[in-house]
Amino acid sequence: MAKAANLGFPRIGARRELKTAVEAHWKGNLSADDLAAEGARLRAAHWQLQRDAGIEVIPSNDFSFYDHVLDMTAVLGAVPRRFGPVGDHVAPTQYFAMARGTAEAPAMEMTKWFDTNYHYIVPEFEEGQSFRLASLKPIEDFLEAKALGIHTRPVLVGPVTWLSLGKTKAEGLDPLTLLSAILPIYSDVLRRLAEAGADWVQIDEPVLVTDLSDGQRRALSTAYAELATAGPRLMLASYFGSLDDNLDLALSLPVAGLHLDLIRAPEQIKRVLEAGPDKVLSLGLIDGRNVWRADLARALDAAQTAARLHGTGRIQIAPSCSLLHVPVDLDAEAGLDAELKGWLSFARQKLAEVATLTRALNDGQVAVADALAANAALVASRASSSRIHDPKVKSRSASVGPDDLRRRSHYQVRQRAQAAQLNLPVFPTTTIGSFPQTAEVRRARADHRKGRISAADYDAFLKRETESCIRRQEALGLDMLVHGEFERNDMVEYFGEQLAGYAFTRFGWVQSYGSRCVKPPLIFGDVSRPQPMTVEWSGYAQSLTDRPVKGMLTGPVTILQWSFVRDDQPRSETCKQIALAIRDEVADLEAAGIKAIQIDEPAIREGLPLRRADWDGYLQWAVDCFRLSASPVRDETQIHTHMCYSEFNDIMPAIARMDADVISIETSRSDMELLTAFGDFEYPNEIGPGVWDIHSPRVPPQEDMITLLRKAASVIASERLWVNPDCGLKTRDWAETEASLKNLVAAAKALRKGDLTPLPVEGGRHSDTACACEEMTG
Ligand SMILES: CN1c2c(nc(N)[nH]c2=O)NC[C@@H]1CNc1ccc(C(=O)N[C@@H](CCC(=O)N[C@@H](CCC(=O)N[C@@H](CCC(=O)O)C(=O)O)C(=O)O)C(=O)O)cc1
Ligand SMILES: N[C@@H](CCS)C(=O)O
Ligand SMILES: [Zn+2]
Repeated sequence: MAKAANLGFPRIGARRELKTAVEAHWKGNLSADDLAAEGARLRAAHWQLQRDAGIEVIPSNDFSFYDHVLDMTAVLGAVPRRFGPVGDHVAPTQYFAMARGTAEAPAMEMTKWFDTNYHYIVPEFEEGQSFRLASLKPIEDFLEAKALGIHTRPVLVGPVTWLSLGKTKAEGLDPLTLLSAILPIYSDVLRRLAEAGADWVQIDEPVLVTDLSDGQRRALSTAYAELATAGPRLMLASYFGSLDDNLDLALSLPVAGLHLDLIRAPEQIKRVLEAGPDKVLSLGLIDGRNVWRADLARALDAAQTAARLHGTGRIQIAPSCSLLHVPVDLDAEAGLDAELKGWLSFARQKLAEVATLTRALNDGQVAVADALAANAALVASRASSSRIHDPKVKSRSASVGPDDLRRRSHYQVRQRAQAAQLNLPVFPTTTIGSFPQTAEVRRARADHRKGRISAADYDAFLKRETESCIRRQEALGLDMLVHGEFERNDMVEYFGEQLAGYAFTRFGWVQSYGSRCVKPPLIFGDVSRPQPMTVEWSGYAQSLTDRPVKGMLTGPVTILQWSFVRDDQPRSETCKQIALAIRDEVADLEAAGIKAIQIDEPAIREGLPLRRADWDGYLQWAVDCFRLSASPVRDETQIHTHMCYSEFNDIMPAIARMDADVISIETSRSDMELLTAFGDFEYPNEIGPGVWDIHSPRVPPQEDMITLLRKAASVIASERLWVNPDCGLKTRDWAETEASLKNLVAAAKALRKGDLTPLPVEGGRHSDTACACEEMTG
């Protein structure tokens, strides 16, 4: 008989209970014991929910108080020295210190988990790195479930993925050379799990869907030759793409099971079945990365072929990857209309889909005839719905030509026109858009949503916040102002709420990092802009001041990347539709007298496909979409963009092709080292290298910023330099914001009349940390 399996369940809780508990603990309002109890309550509820849904292979150790990669780091005792010695086990204070930092020890880096919007804590390898078993969480969680009468399959991040995601702080240390040191600990954990009663363990090796080096291939062979003998049978999980050229390697590993992502790469099952491996195959047939109801007939077809060729008893049916990346329960969404709701499926519903498919395979379609018929009707209703298709949007998108992607004149011509219109000093100062989203701002929004304050009162509140923000910026002496983004819950959700073709949820939270969540809006149809989205706020802010106010938009690629997207047309087409909507907003902002418009694209690099061979195709349409959104304006109107993810070296030509008049980037942490990519490439337009690391509550002194700017001037001509923070200020408070901006303006003024001697950029810490808009300490 085939088995219904799951690879991981969202840990945050349907009402973000984990966030509430963890943040209360950080504030000192919940003891470590009470936090542990809340964790246990959530785990028990989630295991029970999965069992009730008909899942037979239920994961454990997928739960985490912060991040599962950090949990593996704790298991291996890889605690960087600055967090103190590793005792018998990594205690909660040490664990959270690693994630969030302390006054003495900066947090470990955080970056994106493959091509998702989930962030993991980057393992760090130091000089003389040693390891020891320092957390028994995988075993404890297994036993906890066992005590509840639930037999689980523990999940571990695999050794090659864990090492490959890590960063070495020791000159010349290749992380893969540490494999032999960590394998005994993995073996120990597996042995202990076997003793505790685990018969299977899921080992996640998503690196298997990336371009592997020879070293990684060797490491995989070495690792699994050793781990396969440790006790439990291993289900090696690949996901987020195709095994492709790594398929033979994966099949050669002596593991008992192999999980395949058949949503991202349905074609790979054919080659696997032809090879006839001596393994249990876990078929990832239900989309773990998106929220659409599965087409069960199609999935069943694939499952039946596999069962016929491989044997039903050696098949598991599963989501394509962990369900960490989708919201918990569609049933909570009372506000969604019935038709749309019928097209959707969140984590709980996806488990039901897995169970239905498995029963259909085992007992025949008649056993689940009603469920299959209902599914077929809903899938058909979505495919034929007139709500999805807007002929006007389609024909406008089809008529986009090369001229729509071009500004009217070359940058040098635009630059002169903009200088004449804006009349800014050298080293102009600005910020990236958002100002502190205080508890008061969030509360006012919640009050408005819950009907406790009227729309008029909410609007008046936001106008007061905006005016106060403008006055503060004037008093600080900033040259180009922003309205502050107080009206936004999130830089993507806010636009999703206003665009046609989009729906949004009330409780569709997905963990982004630690206790922080996002609520991605969902694109179900052709996207268009029924009315202006930001013009009122930018126009109001501009009416309050003589200084230029920068309009503030999120770019098409970032809106696409941070939404749940349609699966019935290419992402490039959806992105083009969003770009046209943003283009209209850009044109309206200009018509309303806005002289500079920033189109944020922090996710453009994150959207890069996992395989390098696919990069050029993606960058072509992604950059085209940015250009489409940015190009309706006159030469005088200055287009800014902002990116707070680093590592520009390998995509410099694409960044240059975006042709933004000004780009602001995150650089302060790397001591301007990241700027060298722009210097080496001879990037021609203006640049604002961030001089204030807004990750940190530290107020940077004026001298530090001057030093950074002098370093920047050694790479980029000073007349093309802007002075700004690394990213938006929404996670900071007003006191540190005003103190830091005071120093930033003073630094720019000092440079205007003072020492411009360039300072060389040295090999600063190279950073590709996550977006600076994340509060590392949050
Ligand atoms: C830049 N980043 C972003 C990413 N993706 C996005 N979609 N958006 C991003 O900005 N990916 C990469 C990074 C990830 N970084 C972050 C940074 C910060 C957060 C964060 O703070 N998340 C908040 C939720 C933000 C939000 O949506 N707020 C809403 C709702 C607030 C709320 O919970 N209200 C309560 C009541 C509150 C009260 O009464 O006081 C309620 O509704 O019940 C809003 O402001 O209206 C978080 O809390 O986790 C995320 C990613
Ligand atoms: N304008 C946005 C960009 C964040 S990446 C902000 O300032 O928050
Ligand atoms: Zn940013």
